Amino acid sequence: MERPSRLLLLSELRVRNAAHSVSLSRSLLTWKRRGSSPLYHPFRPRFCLPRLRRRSDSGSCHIVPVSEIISVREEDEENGSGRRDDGSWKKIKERDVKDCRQAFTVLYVERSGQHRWRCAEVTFTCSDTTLCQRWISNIREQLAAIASRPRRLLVYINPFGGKRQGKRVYEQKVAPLFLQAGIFTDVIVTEYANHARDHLRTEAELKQFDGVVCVGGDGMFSEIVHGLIWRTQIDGGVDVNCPDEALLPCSLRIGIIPAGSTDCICFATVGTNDPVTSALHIIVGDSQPMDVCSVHHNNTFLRYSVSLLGYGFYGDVLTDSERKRWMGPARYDFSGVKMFLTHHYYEGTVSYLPARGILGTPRDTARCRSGCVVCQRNGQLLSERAERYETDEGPDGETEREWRTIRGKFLAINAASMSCACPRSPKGLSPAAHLADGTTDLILVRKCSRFDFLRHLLRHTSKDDQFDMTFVEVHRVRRFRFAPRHCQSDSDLELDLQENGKRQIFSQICRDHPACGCAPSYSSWNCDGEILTHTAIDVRVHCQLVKLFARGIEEPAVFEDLTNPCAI
Ligand SMILES: CCCCCCCCCCCCC/C=C/[C@@H](O)[C@H](CO)NC(=O)CCCCCCCCCCCCCCC
Ligand SMILES: Nc1ncnc2c1ncn2[C@@H]1O[C@H](COP(=O)(O)OP(=O)(O)OP(=O)(O)O)[C@@H](O)[C@H]1O
Ligand SMILES: [Ca+2]
Repeated sequence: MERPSRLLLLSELRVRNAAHSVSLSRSLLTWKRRGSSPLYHPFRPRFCLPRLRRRSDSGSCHIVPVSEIISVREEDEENGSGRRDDGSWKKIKERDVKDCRQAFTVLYVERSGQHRWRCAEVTFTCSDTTLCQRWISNIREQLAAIASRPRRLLVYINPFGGKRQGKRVYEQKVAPLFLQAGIFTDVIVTEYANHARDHLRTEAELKQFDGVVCVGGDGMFSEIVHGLIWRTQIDGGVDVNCPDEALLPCSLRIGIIPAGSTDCICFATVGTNDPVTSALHIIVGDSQPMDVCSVHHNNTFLRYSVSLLGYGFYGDVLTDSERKRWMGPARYDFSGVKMFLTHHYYEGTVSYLPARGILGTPRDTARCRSGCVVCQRNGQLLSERAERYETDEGPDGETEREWRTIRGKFLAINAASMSCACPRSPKGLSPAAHLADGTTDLILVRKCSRFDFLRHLLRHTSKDDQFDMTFVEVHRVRRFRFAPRHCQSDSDLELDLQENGKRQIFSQICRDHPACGCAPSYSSWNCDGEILTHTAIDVRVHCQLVKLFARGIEEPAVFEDLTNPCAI
């Protein structure tokens, strides 16, 4: 429960020529039309503001948390003639012009449904210039005191992501907002793949920035994650090739302005893939920690993953779709249908270390939302465990006997470190997965009929449980390994030969003679939209390794008269 803090200012100001009682405390800006019920007294008992309830309209009463004010603009003489601080022009009513010498405009976040945020503004007209200046400087002081807000950002734009709109989106929708909020930016338009990653790793002078922003899709975000993690480990002397090494968390936050084909990271951390919403989350200085999986092959680092590691169906969809980049985002649907019809399955061994002693399971009905308790609690538990490891236990408190092994034929092996919600599947691959709980959900879809696989896929788009099927299993894990059948150890192969001597020999022959039309033995790993070079991998989740300018998906606000300060 939040108690109202002491009022800094309380004045009668005019909004659209109507008298309003306007107050500013350390946490809230409120304005209420005079003549309706009186302005609430801040020390009156029973006032509380639920964490997710940010703004309330009751008649003409408005409440804006100071943390969601973007900026305050003085409407001086020049502005009175219709000119904004950023040089652009705005329509201004004649009535307002005569008052503009003593007016100021507050820009703030307004929610507009489906997790979208908009920049709204309100102009207050004061009776005298001194009062106007007091209001402006008080609000500016409050904003300057918010340490979590970024002042300087390094921005990378991929001009070729998604529908190739990245540059236009940034220039038209995002840059004007950053300017209003007084954020300085260094902008780099990338010239080739991995430009941003390599610039971050070796050249960028990161000390002067409060965050890094990428304009593009999940692939672009992945570049930033790789650049920042590498840089942090190099600076901290961590050997990234060793899968058992604990990685150092990155201090700079990352912002995503969505302009890609899937935008699943943005969707899962903000709730929508809208560039203005993301820009506003960056401006208000939100922070959302996120798990990162490291992927190794034979003690060699391959890649990091934050969303999906998928072998079989999603690996094949990606491989096929890469040849059709010219189709834009539709390439995934085309390749999806093609790979569905192809219906390949793959044999291999999956071993995993179940996540024990933490909150949450993959079949929970609760979802990871803003301020998620599961993520907070598990983050604490895992860091306490890591501290203990410094003295006695094994990494992640693991022991060899806790590992489980499953052999089989799989249509898909997916590890979802977050829900992977996206416009194609608003609940995602693993709806109950958490952004920052230190685990990934390992989903095994065994060989089944096309019809059953279609039923499973369709459930990603409806309320039905995609895991409630006999050929699907899901495990929440801290680590896992995969070895395709023909890549198994010598002893495993020997066992296979004894068990299935003939079949093994025929499958070998068929691999060498593709003309016989039998299924391929190997798929590829789709690692956040990039194809991995190896099929045998060792994956480990690193809890809360990076932070985003986001706050997780907000629950819809509940408005109650009792909790509405304007109604008291
Ligand atoms: C019948 C409709 C079923 C719809 C089922 C939709 C499930 C979609 C689940 C999407 C999960 C996305 C996970 C995110 C992964 C990202 O890190 C990565 C990088 O951006 N994106 C992809 O790899 C891009 C992966 C894109 C995968 C698209 C798969 C489309 C499947 C369509 C199957 C159609 C079968 C129709 C048969 C008549
Ligand atoms: N200037 C560039 N030229 C060519 N490729 C680039 C350039 N800049 C970045 N890339 C690469 O383009 C790839 C795709 O970019 P991005 O993720 O922005 O879009 P997308 O693939 O359409 O979206 P999504 O990843 O959401 O499916 C990334 O892997 C990135 O490395
Ligand atoms: Ca997770």
